[in-house]
Amino acid sequence: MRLFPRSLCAAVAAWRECFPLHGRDVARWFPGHMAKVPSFYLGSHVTATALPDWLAWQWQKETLGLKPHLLVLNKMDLADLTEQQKIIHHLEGEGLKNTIFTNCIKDENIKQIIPKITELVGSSYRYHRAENMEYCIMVVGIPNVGKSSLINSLRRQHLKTGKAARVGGEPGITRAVTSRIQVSERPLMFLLDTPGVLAPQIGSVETGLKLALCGTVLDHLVGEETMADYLLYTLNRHRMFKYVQHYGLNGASDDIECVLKTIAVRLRKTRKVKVLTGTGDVNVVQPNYSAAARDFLRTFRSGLLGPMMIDRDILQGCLPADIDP
Ligand SMILES: Nc1nc2c(ncn2[C@@H]2O[C@H](COP(=O)(O)OP(=O)(O)OP(=O)(O)O)[C@@H](O)[C@H]2O)c(=O)[nH]1
Repeated sequence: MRLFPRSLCAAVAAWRECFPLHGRDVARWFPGHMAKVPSFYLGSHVTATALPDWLAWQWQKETLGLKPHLLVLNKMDLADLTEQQKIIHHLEGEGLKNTIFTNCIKDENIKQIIPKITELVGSSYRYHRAENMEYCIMVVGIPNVGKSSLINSLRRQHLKTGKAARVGGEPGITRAVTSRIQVSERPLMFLLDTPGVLAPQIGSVETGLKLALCGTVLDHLVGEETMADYLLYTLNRHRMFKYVQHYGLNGASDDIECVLKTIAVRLRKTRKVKVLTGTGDVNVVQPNYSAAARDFLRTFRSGLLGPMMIDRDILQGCLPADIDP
């Protein structure tokens, strides 16, 4: 069990046990192009911060079953990997036997990818064509997980050359399947970058909120303040209280209005609002809640509030094979 300083949570009577989900229309958060299904795969790719269960993994599994595939869990620097063995065990239970954790910013574990792909293709009778020594790999995954970064990172490692795929901090940067991009000379390997895809239907509103927290959807479509509230709820549930110190709050809180107000004041994010009074208009300075929410989300996504495993609940009761209960 993780311990946390008593003083941090003394001010809070009780954490919220659940997040209010009613009245939210998850279908409107995700643009149509993300539901399109490509016709073939080889590489697959999701963020390490959350497990692929909530991506309606079944949908991908059906197609993946036809081709050799490798699951790349990127952004490992942002994920809490203290239960890495449980994660691997859980994924193996889902039929995902080949998994690599990566960090494309620091090129961590990137060198393992090409040998693994070569081994997988070599051991697959259907795709092992002795007369054709070229490999063509498709990178598939949810938006904004670092598919383009992975291609650039592979090129840095194997070709010592610069970037070929456009990278950006928002989802939807890659809009169409690119032409083949070379990532290795020996073996000769090409990758196809693809726009982010999601299951045609998002399982639940909470699933949508988790995806949104990982930056899979443009924040304003869900609402920055709603997302900031879900982030606060999640941080408190995971007993991650770095936000208190980071923003100089008096203590941990489950009240998003109070937290955003303090952030706005500390960061001097205020705005002038016209208020109609009996004697005319008066300009009033108010905390800018949206700007504070944006800063809160950005800080979390840059890892400053600590590494997180959003789907920790899924791992409960999932023990690696070599650990006795
Ligand atoms: N912390 C961290 N950030 C990363 C990592 N890999 C990529 N990023 C960042 O994640 C953001 C999205 O990266 P992209 O490579 O554009 O992601 P994508 O999956 O191609 O995005 P779409 O084309 O929108 O689907 C960028 O700001 C990257 O710098 C990583 O391993 N760790």
